[in-house]
Amino acid sequence: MINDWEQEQERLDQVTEKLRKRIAELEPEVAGLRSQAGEIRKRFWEEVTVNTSNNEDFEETFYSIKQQEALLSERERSYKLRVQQWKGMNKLLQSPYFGRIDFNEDGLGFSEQVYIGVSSFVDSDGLSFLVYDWRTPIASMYYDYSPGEAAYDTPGGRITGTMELKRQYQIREGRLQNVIDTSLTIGDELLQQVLGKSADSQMKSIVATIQREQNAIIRDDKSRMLIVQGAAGSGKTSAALQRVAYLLYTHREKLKADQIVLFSPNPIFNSYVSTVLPELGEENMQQTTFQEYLEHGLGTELRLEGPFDQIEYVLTEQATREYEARLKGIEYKASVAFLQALQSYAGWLGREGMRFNGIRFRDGDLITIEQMETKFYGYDPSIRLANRIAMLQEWLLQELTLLERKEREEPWVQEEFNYLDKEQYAAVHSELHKERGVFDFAEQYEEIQEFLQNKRRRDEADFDYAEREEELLRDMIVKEHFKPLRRSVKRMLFIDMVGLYAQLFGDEDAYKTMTNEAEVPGHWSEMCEQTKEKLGRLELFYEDATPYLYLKELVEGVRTNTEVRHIFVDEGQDYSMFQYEYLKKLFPRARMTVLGDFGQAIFTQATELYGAASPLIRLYGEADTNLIRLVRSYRSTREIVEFTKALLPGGEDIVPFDRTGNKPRLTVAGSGEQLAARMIEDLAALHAEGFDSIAIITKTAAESGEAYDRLTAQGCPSLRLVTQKTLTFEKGTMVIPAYLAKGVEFDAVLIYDASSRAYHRESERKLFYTACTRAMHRLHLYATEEWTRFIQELDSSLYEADPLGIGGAQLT
Ligand SMILES: Nc1ncnc2c1ncn2[C@@H]1O[C@H](COP(=O)(O)OP(=O)(O)OP(=O)(O)O)[C@@H](O)[C@H]1O
Repeated sequence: MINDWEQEQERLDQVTEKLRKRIAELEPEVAGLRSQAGEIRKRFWEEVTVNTSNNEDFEETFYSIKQQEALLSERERSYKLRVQQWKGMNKLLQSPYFGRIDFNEDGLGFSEQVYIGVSSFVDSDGLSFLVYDWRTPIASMYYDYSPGEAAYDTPGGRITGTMELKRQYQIREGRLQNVIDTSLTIGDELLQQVLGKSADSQMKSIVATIQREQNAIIRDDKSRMLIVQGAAGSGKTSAALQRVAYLLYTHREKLKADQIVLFSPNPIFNSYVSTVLPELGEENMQQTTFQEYLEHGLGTELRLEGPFDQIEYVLTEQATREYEARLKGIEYKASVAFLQALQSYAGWLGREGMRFNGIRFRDGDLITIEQMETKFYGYDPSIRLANRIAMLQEWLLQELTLLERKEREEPWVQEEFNYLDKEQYAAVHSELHKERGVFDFAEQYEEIQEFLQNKRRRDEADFDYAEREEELLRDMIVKEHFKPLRRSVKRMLFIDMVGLYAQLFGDEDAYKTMTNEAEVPGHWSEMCEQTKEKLGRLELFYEDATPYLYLKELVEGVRTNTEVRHIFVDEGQDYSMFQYEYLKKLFPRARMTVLGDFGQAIFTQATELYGAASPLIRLYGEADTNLIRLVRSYRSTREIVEFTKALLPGGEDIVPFDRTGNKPRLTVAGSGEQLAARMIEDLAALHAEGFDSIAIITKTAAESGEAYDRLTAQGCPSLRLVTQKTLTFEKGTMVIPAYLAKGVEFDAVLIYDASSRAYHRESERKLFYTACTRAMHRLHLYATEEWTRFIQELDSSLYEADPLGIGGAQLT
């Protein structure tokens, strides 16, 4: 090994030297291209000859712009490519590789040393790979096999052979820190080290220690739908992000980062994962939350309740009268049954019941609802609803043109013209000239044409134009007034969408008629009342948002996005089937990767991901769906996983990674003040141990506020309160509601109130589990009264009762 070590250091020195050399070569090239592109951009308009005085010149201008554009984009492209190479090399310089396999391909009779790093590096001969990118086909063996027989797939077929050596390296600033020969798939020693580290404010890339089952997720290139059910901390999010990097690399010719969309559970999570791809030398995919997407679709017509307000309601309002009906509503409106009811409703609207908004102008009806209805139901009923709406829209725009022309003769126009004050007149006048002189290219073109054909003389035309000024100003006055009408027709505001949605929530018989006899759910009339009352205030419950948009698209036509090729849904258990159907429709050309954990389903509309019961499999059909299950949990110590897995029915399957630490600790105190004092002491002790990412997790936002106030009042230093408005994830000590801590992790977690008062209902079990599974190294739980039954049910060997328990630590 000593000998090997020297050889390895020698090779490392050689590779580092070559990298330095290559970077030095690339640098002037990168700088040169950058300044060239900048220069072209700056002088873009100097280089093109804008001349439109006659036909030929006009054409020449057009081509000259095109040419300049092509030149610029070509330079920008090669600049980007070079910069990417340059960045890759710089990254390699710190640590050129993390692994090596020696592979003896069948039939070749010699063994190749394959060094693996975050990007490829080819020697100056252009042939020998000094480093292979971890995403190359050959590198997959590093993750999939132990020494012995091994194979990998290439576009040309499967290559088999023998892996003779598998080695891991830790390299820092060009020096070897550690060399490990491994027989396991990926040596536990390195993983131990990685997992033992402190939490970070940003997620880390895991390329050096990807596990075999995670590799299958990362490299799945075939399925239309990939569903991953993985226990808390099993690396779902990590695998998803490395998968994005893999896809971008493998399909770099045709797939761009902005053709991939990741739906994340909340904005904090967005900030948490945003550095992984850049760290891997790739551009970030588009990141959004479903809420953001809904708001984008709804525009400003309606105010939308957020998903977290809905959770707060579900968690805190159980004592209210309308609670049960609202919960039933949340469930029903997320169901496929409701989706089908809406489809039937759209069919019914094709025959009757459409609701329009009339177009009014200056206190009068310009186009009435009745006119629209007659026109609409006069179209051939076999034409699709949305197409008939498009026809109606077209008709309305034509009507507006006719009406606009008529309107010019109305006395108010003359009046407005007379009252144009000097400034207004001057402004309109110059606007008119500018518009005609510079922007109205088409008109100039016409003029040139006519001029060339000797139809009229230019000076004559100019003279005409001056004469027509008043007329034009009057046209313009009317046009200005009609602009908002046109805009609203273009935005489909002539459809009374709110009315259409509200119309559904009438009496049971009407509902059945409109939806082709859909089954009416329980609590129907209360549900209707609640929905309509909210709509009356131009607000939407969160559970109504997706159905509302879905209906809108059934009526107005789908605004599909055909650019996007991959959709990633993280925390996929929290989406309803309705939402999945909607995503499928919106992104017809995208493949979908759904990652989630049914054990962490905190929304009422949760969807089971795995197993025969999963409705998600039906979305694209079994043949196009690949299901992967992850059961090894990497985040937390063995003790924490043993504790948390016992909280879940079916949790027996979860396998902890073998990293040990303290057992979760339970502390009871006589009063809230005593407890807070104890927490402050515990925080200080945890800090002293070197843990600097600590969360005090509460059940609700209200409880977070209370905890924050109490702890701060009792002198707790530098505490941060996280709310749904918090956009970035930072290190430190924070108070955070469980549902916002989804997907992120902390060195230590303190469960602020684990009493039966806080967590009791079965529906709260998963929220409690989610909160506890955020802890990497330490988990402390507190209560001032009886423990939640989820803890009482546990075997007492799974935790430690606080030896210094204040106020008698009774457990039952
Ligand atoms: N192969 C691996 N190598 C190193 N670390 C890993 C690996 N897999 C997972 N981890 C670590 O385990 C932790 C949990 O990973 P991640 O957040 O991806 O899990 P998750 O399944 O999305 O969790 P949850 O559902 O609980 O939010 C992270 O710190 C991650 O870096």
